[in-house]
Amino acid sequence: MRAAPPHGTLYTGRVIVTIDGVAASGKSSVASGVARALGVPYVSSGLLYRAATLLALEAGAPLEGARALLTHLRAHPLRLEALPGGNRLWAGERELTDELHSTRVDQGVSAVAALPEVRAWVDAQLRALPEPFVAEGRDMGTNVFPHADAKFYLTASPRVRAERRAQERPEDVPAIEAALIERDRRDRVQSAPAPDARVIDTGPLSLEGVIGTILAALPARSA
Ligand SMILES: Nc1ncnc2c1ncn2[C@@H]1O[C@H](COP(=O)(O)OP(=O)(O)O)[C@@H](O)[C@H]1O
Ligand SMILES: Nc1ccn([C@@H]2O[C@H](COP(=O)(O)OP(=O)(O)O)[C@@H](O)[C@H]2O)c(=O)n1
Repeated sequence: MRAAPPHGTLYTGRVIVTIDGVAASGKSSVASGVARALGVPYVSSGLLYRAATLLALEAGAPLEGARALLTHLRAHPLRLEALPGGNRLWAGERELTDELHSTRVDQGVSAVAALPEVRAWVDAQLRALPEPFVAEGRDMGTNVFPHADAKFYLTASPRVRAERRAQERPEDVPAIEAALIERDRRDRVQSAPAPDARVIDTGPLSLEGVIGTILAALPARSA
């Protein structure tokens, strides 16, 4: 591993950093911090799965029915806006972002994400993005960007993750913890760390500590 780039170094060219991990392990907050330090966008793949789920729920389409879902997605094309401060998700002129982290989307999204057709739809959108960027999700370093320059995988105990997420959801910590464990179980197939990913237990670290650990581990690049 070579020296880390100074914070604020603008990465150029074909550089992708992947940050995968279990539910509520800090992926989007960490990806946002790393991307800002590098001066590149970050993309949150989970938002596309969440948006597909929200549209299916609103349409009353069965979450396990790929054909109806994809027909609906083709009729309502989604757009992921990779802003440095946070990703936004649009369906035409309607912004869905604030509706994507509801409990009902949390509960339905794993069924939608299990559909191979939906995964192919998400993967195609991600692979069409202009590099460089930081990508976060479950399978960024394994399936979508196996050639990424640097790969990370975030973990933390279910209790730690539930306590963090309790700041963002109406349910209490035990209910959130049970739901996270169940979602991890349902997402297990696509959530294995890449063999070349660095695994970081975020439990004992602050958000800034996780971001700093990743920045320090990145291979040096010319600005
Ligand atoms: N050490 C830490 N590492 C990562 N996230 C942390 C940490 N401490 C607190 N958090 C908080 O945990 C919450 C969940 O993080 P988030 O980025 O939404 O995770 P994910 O994208 O994996 O679901 C956020 O409120 C984030 O600020
Ligand atoms: N690369 C990805 C990203 C998300 N997902 C699915 O999308 C859901 C929501 O992902 P997310 O990253 O927004 O979820 P959190 O970890 O933020 O709670 C996950 O529970 C998975 O079912 C996936 O299958 N593959």
